[in-house]
Amino acid sequence: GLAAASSFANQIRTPMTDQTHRLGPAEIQHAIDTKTKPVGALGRIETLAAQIAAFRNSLTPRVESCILTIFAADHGIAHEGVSAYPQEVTAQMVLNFLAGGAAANVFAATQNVPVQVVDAGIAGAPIAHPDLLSHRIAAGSASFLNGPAMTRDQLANALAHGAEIARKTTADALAFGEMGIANTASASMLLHKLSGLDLHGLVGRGTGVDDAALAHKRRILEQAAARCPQDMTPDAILAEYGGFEIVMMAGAMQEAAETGRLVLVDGFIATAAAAAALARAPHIRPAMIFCHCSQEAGHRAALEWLGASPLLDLDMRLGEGTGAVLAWPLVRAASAMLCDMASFESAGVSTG
Ligand SMILES: Cc1cc2ncn([C@H]3O[C@H](COP(=O)(O)O)[C@@H](O)[C@H]3O)c2cc1C
Ligand SMILES: O=C(O)c1cccnc1
Repeated sequence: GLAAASSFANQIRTPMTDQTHRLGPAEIQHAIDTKTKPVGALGRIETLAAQIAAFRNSLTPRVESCILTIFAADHGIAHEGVSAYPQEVTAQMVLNFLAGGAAANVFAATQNVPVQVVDAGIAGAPIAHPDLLSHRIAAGSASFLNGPAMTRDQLANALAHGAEIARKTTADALAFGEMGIANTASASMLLHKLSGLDLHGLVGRGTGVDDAALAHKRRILEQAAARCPQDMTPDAILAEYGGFEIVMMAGAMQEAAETGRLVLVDGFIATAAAAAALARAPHIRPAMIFCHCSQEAGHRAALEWLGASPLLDLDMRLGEGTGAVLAWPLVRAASAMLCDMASFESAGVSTG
């Protein structure tokens, strides 16, 4: 299928190296240090290049194509007054994505990054549009205030749909974005239960709630957190507090990583999905590139807990995959540095 085609494409683009040999950090660093530049002069691009080389087990890891997938779903918790916008904005923004008018579309267009949009569980009647990928688990998740957001069957279903989407997305890097009114509430709960970090610091203004609404959001989420013990399995946490777009992203991230593709993690909500995916499958960490630090309160703490250094810090707080798309040229540059830059030896430049 398409996954096989993608790995074949990688093989014909990348000079075959001895597949039984695992490149070590020293070997990778040597390749970087012998490029025609002072040692360390490309800073974080070098760190990124080393990560990509290790993940792809290649000193010439071609990374040329990227596709942004925006996962959209609605949340029962939206009816508790935790967002500054009404639930119908989710479906309205999905139509905007399909028409090419959202921030994620216009940023992606500047990089020639195709955008695909997934209905993971938008409220109301299904949206009929030829370009919308329908993976609806339900017409929105249940409110997690007094009970679980979804059943275990719905969880398994959403994870499997995510994996299927990733398998069918043929690109060297998969960028992950989301849309779902009230999903910062879900992301805060997931990160709190996964990390044990203090809930208060993980709850932020999302779309921009005022001080009174932020205090209300914190009370609602404290009540929801008290319903369940702190030590739950990742799947129990996802079923209790997840949203369908976040769970589907987690499933897609794992599959993308396991099929050799880089995972470009966007903001606060995508980071919650990444944290869940890592809790379920810690071995996928080398695939993950944390693209930016959102202004959403709690993102910095969550990234620190994950040991991640985000590439960009632009005071953005939007989601949709906007931060992931902005970081994509840096990922391409890191790959190009390894693949195309001359060495001191090949260019006849004197070493220091
Ligand atoms: C017009 C509009 C476009 C958006 N694009 C992303 N989000 C972002 O805001 C939502 C999360 O914030 P909260 O938890 O406060 O609802 C998500 O849908 C997220 O992607 C948007 C929000 C709005 C209003
Ligand atoms: O960082 C994000 O993903 C984010 C922050 C605020 C609102 N929506 C998304």
